Amino acid sequence: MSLELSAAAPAIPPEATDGVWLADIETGETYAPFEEIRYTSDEDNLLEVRYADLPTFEDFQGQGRGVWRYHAALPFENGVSLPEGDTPLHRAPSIRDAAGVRSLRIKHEGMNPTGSFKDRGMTVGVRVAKELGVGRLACASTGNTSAALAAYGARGGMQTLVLLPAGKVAAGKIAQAALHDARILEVDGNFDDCLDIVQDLARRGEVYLLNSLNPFRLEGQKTIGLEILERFYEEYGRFPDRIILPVGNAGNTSALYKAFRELVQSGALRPSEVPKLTGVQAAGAAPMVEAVEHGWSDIERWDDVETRATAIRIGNPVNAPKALPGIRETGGTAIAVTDDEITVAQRDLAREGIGVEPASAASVAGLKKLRGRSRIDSDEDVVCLTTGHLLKDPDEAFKAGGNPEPVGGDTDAVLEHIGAN
Ligand SMILES: Cc1ncc(COP(=O)(O)O)c(C=O)c1O
Ligand SMILES: N[C@@H](CCOP(=O)(O)O)C(=O)O
Repeated sequence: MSLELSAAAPAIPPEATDGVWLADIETGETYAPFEEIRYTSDEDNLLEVRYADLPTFEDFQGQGRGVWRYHAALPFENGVSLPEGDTPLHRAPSIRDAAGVRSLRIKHEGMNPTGSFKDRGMTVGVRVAKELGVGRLACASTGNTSAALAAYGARGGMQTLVLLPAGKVAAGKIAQAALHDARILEVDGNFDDCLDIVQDLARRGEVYLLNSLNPFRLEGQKTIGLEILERFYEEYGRFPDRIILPVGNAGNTSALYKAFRELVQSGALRPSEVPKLTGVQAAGAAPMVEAVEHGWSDIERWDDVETRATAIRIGNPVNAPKALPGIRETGGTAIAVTDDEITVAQRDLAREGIGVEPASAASVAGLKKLRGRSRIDSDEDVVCLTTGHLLKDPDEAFKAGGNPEPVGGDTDAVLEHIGAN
């Protein structure tokens, strides 16, 4: 397997354009990046973007904030931007104390322009789509990818088509896709079925696919990891021991691991400084956890998946062959949490003022569970990723929170209701 943490610099193949090329992650076969549209290799393996020049932290200095600060780690200097990235790294003292870890930060990706981390991938992905001169952008989605695709497609002046599992996408996300003028197809099937269809449409040349199977999407998402390392180091003078993240299609796990591997290859980071990537899935959709527990190099697809955290209701994480080495090589792990544990964590975050959608809270639920089982040490510095904003899923927020109380329309009625004298 070629996805190891090593300091070996890649040799530049003849297919490279401006020092950028695509490589099959299994065989190393190389391809030109922008001459033809391809998402996988001839052997149908995953592709990743490779670079002749790998970044160091010095390359990021003085480059502004947000995703494009990290252009030294990306295929272009700028993209179709709203802008994105530069999200907060909140303290959460009550959760830190309850979990009993040395430090805890919450990287709140819900603060991106469309309310999720997908924007980081889309700013790069839509830029590449323009480079390739494609007409129609498309994705399968549990909601957030469709919201981001619709917004970035609109910004780039391109048509967008989104395939959603009927009845399984949170209201806020559909509203976003609708208002940004995506053509929305509600498919009689789950997310994995939608992705099968959209891959088929892409193979037939009908659409340009912008799910995380597209290796350029993951380049933008690498910047989550770069931002965490830079900010954490600025404050603590060290890197975090562990990053805990919700896992669906396993794009972020793959992207963060790639960001860290590239820093190791450039000599900017020692292998021992790479945070342990720790994935959390909902118990009703946990093929990655199953694969980690069994030491498999790929997942077995789950055909029946169910969870309140609809964003991670995914049974066939397409990036598993990239993400599993990331968890293994960094010394991380994976765990499944119940929907009730997710809701408790969502409330815990809300009490710290951090409003997230259910899937996001899985990271904090995972932290609590792993600490409870002593699989995370008390002296660890931990960052939990929260991936989407509370307003994405208002129905679940209502269910997790308190109920509005009807009251008469005058001050006396209000005073009486709240029990004031
Ligand atoms: C809010 C939210 N959290 C987590 C995930 C999972 O991320 P990934 O697919 O990168 O594992 C998704 C989508 O997949 C999401 O929309
Ligand atoms: N949660 C995702 C599922 C698709 O993930 P992607 O990263 O492969 O686009 C969504 O929001 O649709």
